[in-house]
Amino acid sequence: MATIPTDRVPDSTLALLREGYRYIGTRCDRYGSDVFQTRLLLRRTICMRGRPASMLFYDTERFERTGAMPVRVQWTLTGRGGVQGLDGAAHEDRKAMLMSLMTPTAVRHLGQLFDDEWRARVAVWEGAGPVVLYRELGRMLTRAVCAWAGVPLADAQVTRRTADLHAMIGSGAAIGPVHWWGRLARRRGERWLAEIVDRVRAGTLPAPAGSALRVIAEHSDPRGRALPRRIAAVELLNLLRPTVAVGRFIVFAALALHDHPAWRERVREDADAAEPFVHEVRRYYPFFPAASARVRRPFEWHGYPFPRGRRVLLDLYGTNHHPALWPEPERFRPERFADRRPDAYALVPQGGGEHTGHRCAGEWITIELMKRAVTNLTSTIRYDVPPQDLAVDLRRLPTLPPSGFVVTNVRRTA
Ligand code: HEM
Repeated sequence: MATIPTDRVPDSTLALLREGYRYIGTRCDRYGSDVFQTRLLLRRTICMRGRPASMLFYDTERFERTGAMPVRVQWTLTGRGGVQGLDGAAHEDRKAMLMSLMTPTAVRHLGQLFDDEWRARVAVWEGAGPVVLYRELGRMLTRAVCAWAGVPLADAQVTRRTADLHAMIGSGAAIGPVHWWGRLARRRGERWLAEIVDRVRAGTLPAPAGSALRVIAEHSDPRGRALPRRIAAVELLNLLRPTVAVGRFIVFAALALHDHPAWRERVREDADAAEPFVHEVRRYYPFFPAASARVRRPFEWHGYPFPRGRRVLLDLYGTNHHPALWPEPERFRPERFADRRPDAYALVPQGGGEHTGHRCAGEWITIELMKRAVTNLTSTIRYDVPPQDLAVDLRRLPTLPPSGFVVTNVRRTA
């Protein structure tokens, strides 16, 4: 049996935090291999990238998710007991519950709510001073997704809830106060939503039929048991938090429109151009660096041993930038998606494979919101982009232009 190329350092966690999105890719290039082994957070970990690796990673006979997610990520980003850490029949049931909320009508409804928020804010931006797009998007998406999910949200709560949802997203890989703030935000968020679930179950809060709140509050597992209130809250947060996170991709879309004015024109003139543009934004710009799983039962792949229980990371960013999959991977070229549907194992910003597996439940929502944002940015307003720090630092996890994308002199055009 061959030996997997191995990083000869006691632990690479600091290197990962220092190098960020390029950590796995740099080593794959160094070893001339799309698989290598290292130690992260003191655990032996196999890292891999590319399409064959992505197909392997989403084989549920070989990998499981129980115990795969680092604890610090569970305490902030994902929560404990949610769909991300389930396997087999338990995952199938929970995922089916979430996917039942993703009908084309429901996805469009959230898009319309986001458009309504956009229209309301444009009226405020006109004639106002500089607008920080990322900050505005956070509030707009929080309001839209709460309305969509049936979760009551008073105006006075919007700032606090948005800040908490942002904190959960930004604190998994952070150390020190930022991380602890994320943990607190998660605890507050779970408490808030668990109380709302209690009220729905007690019949004191009406939840619209078919809404996420109603579906999750009333869900029973295959053995007929309701979800514990905290788990119901975790699953509601699994919808609210990542919808707000789409604001990051929208900021990247605004950056891409700014850096590629020819595409701004193309998207404005041709409604069909928004989709390839959005796919390229999701491919090109960094969001989640990797997905993690554990080997379920031992097997051999390309002559390499994968022992039971070994943690495995799939490099999402590195797969989206793999030269064997993407000609000129470091160039932003939406044309690459103009006449083909994205390959489920090659374009993996939101995981790969089928949506019945662990692939992101909210991919269609993400695409819908991004398309609407791109249309709004090109067709409903004009604006200036003053000098600011728009650098995308690939060492920061998760990253974003430091300015949050500031626009000035916003004028309504439609
Ligand atoms: C900013 C856009 C988003 C990105 C970059 C993103 C990325 C991801 C990634 C990388 C995964 C893990 C895949 C894996 O473990 O193999 C995931 C899972 C998930 N995402 Fe998203 N996501 C986004 C938006 C959304 C939205 C809008 C929702 C819901 C409204 C959502 C809900 C979920 C859920 C529930 C899971 C867990 C699925 C499972 O374990 O079966 N995500 N997402």
